[in-house]
Amino acid sequence: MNIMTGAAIRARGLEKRFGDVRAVQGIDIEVVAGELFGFLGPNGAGKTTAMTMLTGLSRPDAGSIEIGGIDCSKNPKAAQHLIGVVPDESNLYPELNGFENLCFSGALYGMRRDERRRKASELLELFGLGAAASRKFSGYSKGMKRRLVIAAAIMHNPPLLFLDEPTSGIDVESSRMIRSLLSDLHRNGVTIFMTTHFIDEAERLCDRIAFIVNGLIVRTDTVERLLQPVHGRYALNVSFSDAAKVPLMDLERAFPLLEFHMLPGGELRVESGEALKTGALVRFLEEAGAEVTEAKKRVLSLEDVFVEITGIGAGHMQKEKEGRGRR
Ligand SMILES: Nc1ncnc2c1ncn2[C@@H]1O[C@H](COP(=O)(O)OP(=O)(O)OP(=O)(O)O)[C@@H](O)[C@H]1O
Repeated sequence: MNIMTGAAIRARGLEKRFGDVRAVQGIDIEVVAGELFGFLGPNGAGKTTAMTMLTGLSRPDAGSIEIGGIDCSKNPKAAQHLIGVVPDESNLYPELNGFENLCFSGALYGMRRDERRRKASELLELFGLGAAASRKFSGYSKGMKRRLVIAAAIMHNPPLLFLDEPTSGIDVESSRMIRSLLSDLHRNGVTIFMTTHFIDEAERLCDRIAFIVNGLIVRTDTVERLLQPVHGRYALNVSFSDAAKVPLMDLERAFPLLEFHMLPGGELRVESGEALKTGALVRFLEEAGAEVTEAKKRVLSLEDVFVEITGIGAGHMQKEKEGRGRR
């Protein structure tokens, strides 16, 4: 793979409107060469709009973009050569087979015939599609299609790869393979910019993350720094048959090292710097007359940070996406 140095992406004041909708409202993005950068936000936040501008597929209403130090408005062709793009919808030919599709993508980037044939065979094996090489793309499963689209995007060895929701709406095995391939590319020095709505995926894969909501970036930071406030903290969410019976003041007196918050839906949220002992707490609540229907314990994660920073429930984000996938 070709490697970049310095700033791989530098975007300043990017804006895009669709009629009255301000899809992207003046955002700055800086991705350092070699980073795996995540762009995380709910449905309609502006991720795809921002990505289409960064990849030269649409023109910003305002702002500037440099890819590998090249000003995209002055030299779009040179910038295009440095990038591979994986859109959320397939951009390959249904009537061509896997091998032909990859060779065609290579040809678009001016690769020599023998070179593109060699590279296509290599990538088909790497992406677990060797046996499907001569099958028409139209007959591939969703997961196989997504894998081939990614393979096509890296045929010309771009040092910078953009992916829009690479693991959304596909089978678990293909998602796992894609995550592992992205980690390998990252280890080999390829810069990666990916949009996702899977918070745990972003936490596992990315070096840095930008949270985007309503066309604005609300926070950009390393995963390490984002996780600092919740590092080593535990949470317990308790549901009741009647939340009005929760004796909040008595709880605070009896368990002074724990933090208690009543959530809007009537759930009690307990937080602690040490592993929580659920038994004693549930016994105390039941003895006080608050019948517990469910108690879920977990380590705090990036999901909690996301909810704290954006005010958007992670579950809400997931549901919107799943709903869309079924349409
Ligand atoms: N071509 C378009 N015409 C009109 N409105 C658009 C167009 N593309 C996007 N929008 C609007 O711009 C806003 C941002 O959309 P965008 O697709 O960029 O969000 P997103 O974060 O990528 O969401 P998703 O995860 O659903 O793809 C939304 O309100 C959307 O309806």
